Amino acid sequence: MRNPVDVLIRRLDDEVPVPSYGHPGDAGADLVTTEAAVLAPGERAVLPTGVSIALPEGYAAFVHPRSGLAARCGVALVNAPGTVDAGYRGEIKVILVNLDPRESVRFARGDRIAQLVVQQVERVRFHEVAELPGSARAAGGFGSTGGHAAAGGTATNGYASVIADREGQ
Ligand SMILES: O=c1ccn([C@H]2C[C@H](O)[C@@H](COP(=O)(O)OP(=O)(O)OP(=O)(O)O)O2)c(=O)[nH]1
Repeated sequence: MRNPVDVLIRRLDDEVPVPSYGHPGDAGADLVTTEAAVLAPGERAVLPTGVSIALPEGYAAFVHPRSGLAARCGVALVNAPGTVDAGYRGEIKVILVNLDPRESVRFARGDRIAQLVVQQVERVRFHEVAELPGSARAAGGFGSTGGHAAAGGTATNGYASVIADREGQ
């Protein structure tokens, strides 16, 4: 197993735990909210986590949704995944949205609302060219492998259809 990367962290709220991994092998460390909030259906909020970090150069941290919250309550991140730059020293915030069409969702201070995944990232140098080298995909995108026949509209029954995207069609 690789050694963990050392990351400096400042707690802006004494009661907030240092983010930790739930299990060995987990990719994300949990982030909590320091503010209580109620989100009505369709409503969003920017919630503070009470922590700021200093990542080593060449790393970034990504604020990812928690699948349990998504599946149970329809809560998503508007900007998923949120990008925390290595040079950012401000408080990490989480931009939540309640996608449930009917139920409000309530967060108490200290609730886990997202997870932080730290990764190495490359910086690239862009070299402008007149033509790009060929590839198998070439310029095919957005459903070019087949399917999403109804992506541009709806089928006659009024529902968008993914039938043509099923295997073998
Ligand atoms: O979910 C997020 C996403 C970003 N940030 C912080 C860290 C990041 O380094 C900074 C800026 O984010 P980003 O670059 O995504 O935002 P922008 O709208 O492009 O702002 P800027 O013009 O400051 O780059 O905001 C968060 O706290 N939470």
